[in-house]
Amino acid sequence: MGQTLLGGLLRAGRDPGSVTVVDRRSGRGEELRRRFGVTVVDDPTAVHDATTVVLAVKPQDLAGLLDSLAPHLDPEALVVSLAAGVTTAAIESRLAPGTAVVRVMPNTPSLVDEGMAALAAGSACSDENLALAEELMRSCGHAVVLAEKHLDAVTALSGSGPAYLFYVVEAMVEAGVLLGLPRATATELVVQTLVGAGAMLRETGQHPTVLREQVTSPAGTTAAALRRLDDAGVRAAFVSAVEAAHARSRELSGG
Ligand SMILES: NC(=O)C1=CN([C@@H]2O[C@H](COP(=O)(O)OP(=O)(O)OC[C@H]3O[C@@H](n4cnc5c(N)ncnc54)[C@H](O)[C@@H]3O)[C@@H](O)[C@H]2O)C=CC1
Ligand SMILES: O=C(O)[C@@H]1CCC=N1
Repeated sequence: MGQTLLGGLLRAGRDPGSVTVVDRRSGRGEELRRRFGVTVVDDPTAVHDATTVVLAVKPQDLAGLLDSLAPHLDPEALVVSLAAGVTTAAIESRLAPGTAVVRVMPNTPSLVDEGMAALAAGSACSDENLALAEELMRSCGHAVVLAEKHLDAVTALSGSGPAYLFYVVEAMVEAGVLLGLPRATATELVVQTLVGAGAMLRETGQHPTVLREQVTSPAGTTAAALRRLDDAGVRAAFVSAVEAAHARSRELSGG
């Protein structure tokens, strides 16, 4: 996720010379340096002259990382965390009092500048801090600011959401193969259908029910298929799946 955001920032015109990446994985530094032209170090004390610090480690690694950064962090620096389920209060508790923290839930389509990120401000975050974090996230897609209590729902919907849609694509491609289509053809048909349907939702602004009704001819193929989906409880399964992701996100954040 950190690399995805880095790519977006540079595509949006940020100077690679203004970015320092801290990564401890051996061999990784050379790859990032070659690919992005940024400075890569493995020493967290490098944050001492940073004005904005983005944290992109796994949630379970965040506390250790914050403890190693805290003594070196400029008290005026903005800290942006991408870690799922870690609250701004938990982050603030490991940093100097008054440190500006923004918690973000991004998603993987940021890789192609079609990301959807939700941001929540910590207790010491100014409007300028929040605007800066929003600008960072807009470099690879859309961004909304929400109250932090909504971030578990965001995680369940747009954070994990790409995986639900890839899962549907996998199932539809398998169905095409079952019906005798070559796998590559089935994949092209399904992927373009997903992209086209997404573009229709965005560009027409129509409700999905209206768009679905337009596809559904009386006594036709779509009605026959949708009836099977309803019989199998697919709509209810999606609701339960998102609820399960929400519950897991709350569990991870200790809520
Ligand atoms: N994958 C996804 O779709 C999403 C992930 N996130 C969040 O983004 C964060 C990163 O997730 P991924 O990119 O999937 O994980 P990842 O495991 O691919 O990347 C984490 C990176 O952090 C590095 N790292 C670990 N400890 C470090 C330390 N002390 N100092 C420097 N580098 C360190 C690792 O070497 C690795 O390169 C997580 O907190 C996750 O909750 C948020 C939204 C969506
Ligand atoms: O599966 C996860 O826990 C992370 C958070 C949202 C997407 N991936």
